[in-house]
Amino acid sequence: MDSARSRQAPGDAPDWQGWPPEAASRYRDAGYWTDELLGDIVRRQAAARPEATALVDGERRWSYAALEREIAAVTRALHGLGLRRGDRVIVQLPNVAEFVLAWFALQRLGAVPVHAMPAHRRSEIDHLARVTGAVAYVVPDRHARFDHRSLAVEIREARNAVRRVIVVGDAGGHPDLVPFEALRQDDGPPPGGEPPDPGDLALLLLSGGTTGTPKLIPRTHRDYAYNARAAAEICRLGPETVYLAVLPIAFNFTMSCPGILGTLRAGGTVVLAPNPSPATALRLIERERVTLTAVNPPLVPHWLAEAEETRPDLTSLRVLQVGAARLPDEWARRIGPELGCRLQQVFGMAEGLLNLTRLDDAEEIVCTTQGRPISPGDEVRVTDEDGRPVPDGAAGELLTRGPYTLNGYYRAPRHTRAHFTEDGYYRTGDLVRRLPSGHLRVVGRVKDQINRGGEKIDATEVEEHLLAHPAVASAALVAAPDGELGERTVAFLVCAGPPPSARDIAAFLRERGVAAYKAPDRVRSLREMPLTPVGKIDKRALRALTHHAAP
Ligand SMILES: O=C(O)c1cccc(O)c1O
Repeated sequence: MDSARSRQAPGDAPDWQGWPPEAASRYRDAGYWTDELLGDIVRRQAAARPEATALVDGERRWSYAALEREIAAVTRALHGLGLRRGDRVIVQLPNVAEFVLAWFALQRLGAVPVHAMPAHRRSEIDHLARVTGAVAYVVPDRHARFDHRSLAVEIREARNAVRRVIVVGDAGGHPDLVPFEALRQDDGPPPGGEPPDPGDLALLLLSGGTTGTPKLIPRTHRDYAYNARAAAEICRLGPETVYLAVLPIAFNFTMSCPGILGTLRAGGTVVLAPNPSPATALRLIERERVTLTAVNPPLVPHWLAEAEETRPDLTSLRVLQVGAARLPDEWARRIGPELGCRLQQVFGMAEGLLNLTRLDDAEEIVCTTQGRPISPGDEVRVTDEDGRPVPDGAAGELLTRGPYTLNGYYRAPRHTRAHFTEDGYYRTGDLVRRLPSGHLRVVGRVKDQINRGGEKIDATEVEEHLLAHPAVASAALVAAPDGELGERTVAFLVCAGPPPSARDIAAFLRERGVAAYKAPDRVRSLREMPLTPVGKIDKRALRALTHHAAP
């Protein structure tokens, strides 16, 4: 059954929409979909190459055999805590080995990790807990000067469904918190229970969002395994691959493009970078003989500067992937000569469609496009405002469907209707030009989203928080061009009394439990909002104002 799945009472809307049966059989026949389960990736490599290094986190190292043992232990322990097939579990961890252990253990149980980001706070996590009905929440003790244990206790008190909180690090002897370390020691018999089906929901990713609250993206075992496999083939991964995870581990880019899953599937080694600092990453490349890694555009000039200054040995590095936001062509051209590796541009989305430049693409293509779809099964349309296809070379909205692109958001039927065509294409909201070769150039977007150096910010979500401020009568968040991040955020406010400062607004949002990266970089007050002829806030006029002198 691939068309719709539900764990709700009959008659209710399904939680999410799968592929139409005709498409599903096409994807199986073409060999895109197999019966591979995500939970078997490490098991298979542990049988083939038990002694090879699978995972490195600081001074801690795991062979495939050791990783397999610990995943089995954590699987048993989580089963013992009552987790079962279909249960949702919010996982909010930085780049630590425990993410990998917990993630694969959840896959084996058929439980569904919900990929929260370390920067998320009460507002985002509470929303995820409410929508998913999560039964457990996995957190670090502290990270980036934030105590996740107190947030977890708050969430547990607010959301009765969240029965277990598991803490990586110091659980502080708190009776309600389960130390992750204890799960690793479990040596009971393997748990029973139904194994997952390859068509089951395997994970929930977060979308950048465009309408107020983060939307959840359902990914299945077979589509996500295909995503990782197809990307790994294009990147020519094998047992000799050493992948460095620099960007957040929960990000789809880091997980499976080809990232952690692609590398482990190929029997390679995953190295976790504890932070995105260029000095840390370049030292790890040298020490671990890293062959592949991935960054976002704002990191590129910092990597180039650090490499120039400290001259680390980067001879092992074959490919540097750059994605999450548009890479300026000038930086693209410097990567090969200055880092001595090949650039691969990456334009993807947690919703599915992934575009990569190929390792044998001409230099000009690699430096000026964001790649082409990874699968022959990806269908791409570029359309004008009326939904009519535009010719190659003309700008239009990118629409797509295919073997690893969602057919609808999780528990969001209205949002799904707004973002899919009748014939099942996902409207990405990205404006692209397609070359005759199929390569895409990203030229802008039609959705109300801001890309702050790779952090996707939903303007509507932030505006709703701004409107809750007692002094604010009207609010609009827009992007201003920025040399470093590509875009920064500017909040335009109409206020009844004295307008709050950017700092006041940041404190107000923090108080409301909103992730810090969503606080506006600048706040400007207006006497009144410019309006379009139909009476909506004229964001184009506001964007034009951001080009003029800063206040
Ligand atoms: O934003 C991207 O470009 C991106 C790339 C790879 C994977 C993703 O999920 C992405 O959002």
